[in-house]
Amino acid sequence: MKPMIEVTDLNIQVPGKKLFENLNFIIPANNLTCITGENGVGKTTLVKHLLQSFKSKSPQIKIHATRSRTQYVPQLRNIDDEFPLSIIDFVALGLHQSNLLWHTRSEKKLLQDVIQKTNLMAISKRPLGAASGGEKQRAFLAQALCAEPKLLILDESTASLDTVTKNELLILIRSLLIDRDITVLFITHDPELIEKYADYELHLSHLQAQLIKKGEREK
Ligand SMILES: Nc1ncnc2c1ncn2[C@@H]1O[C@H](COP(=O)(O)OP(=O)(O)OP(=O)(O)O)[C@@H](O)[C@H]1O
Repeated sequence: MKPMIEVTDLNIQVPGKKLFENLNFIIPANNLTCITGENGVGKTTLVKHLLQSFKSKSPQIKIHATRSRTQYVPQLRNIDDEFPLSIIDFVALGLHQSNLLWHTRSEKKLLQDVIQKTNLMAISKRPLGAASGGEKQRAFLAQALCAEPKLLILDESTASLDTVTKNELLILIRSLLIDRDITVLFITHDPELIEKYADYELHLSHLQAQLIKKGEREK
């Protein structure tokens, strides 16, 4: 099993309480792992520690991807309905910053590929503020994909979506594992999605984490 993340003897505390003690786990590369656990157990805090480790160089956390190839998609973003940005311009913000004021031919191609893959072609010129919840989630995902991530972390990205839309999003995310050799970490409370789409579940409980292998999936 090729690891994407290796956590060794990690302790995490927030003011006034200890969340995790001596965490030891591996997140396998090129798989979809759901992070689960009760409200307040520390799922988001753990993910924040993983992201901060690029800066802090914590010896307890080893991530086999660079910071720029690690993308975090938060659950909620306050985007004003009147915000004057089209979906395609919002997605393009995810492209790596070059020194040029314009997009290169390869960047334009990547942007078009991502817009197509996330099924945003028909609505790419619309204002982001006017998009539905499912369309916005696809736009957030598309923006993250523009950075060509090796590790994609999704924080409850399906929480506000209906059954059909959340299944569509997960089918799309699973197809990325194959096409783009991506490892996905997905914080969720949704047992149906875990059952249908996860390769592994990292279950968090008081002070502890346990990696559980789920059913074999087609890759
Ligand atoms: N900076 C902080 N100061 C104090 N307490 C904090 C801080 N950050 C997180 N906490 C607390 O740590 C606990 C874990 O929070 P976290 O958001 O990681 O949980 P979670 O598992 O992601 O929850 P949920 O499922 O509700 O999103 C909570 O009790 C939270 O209030």
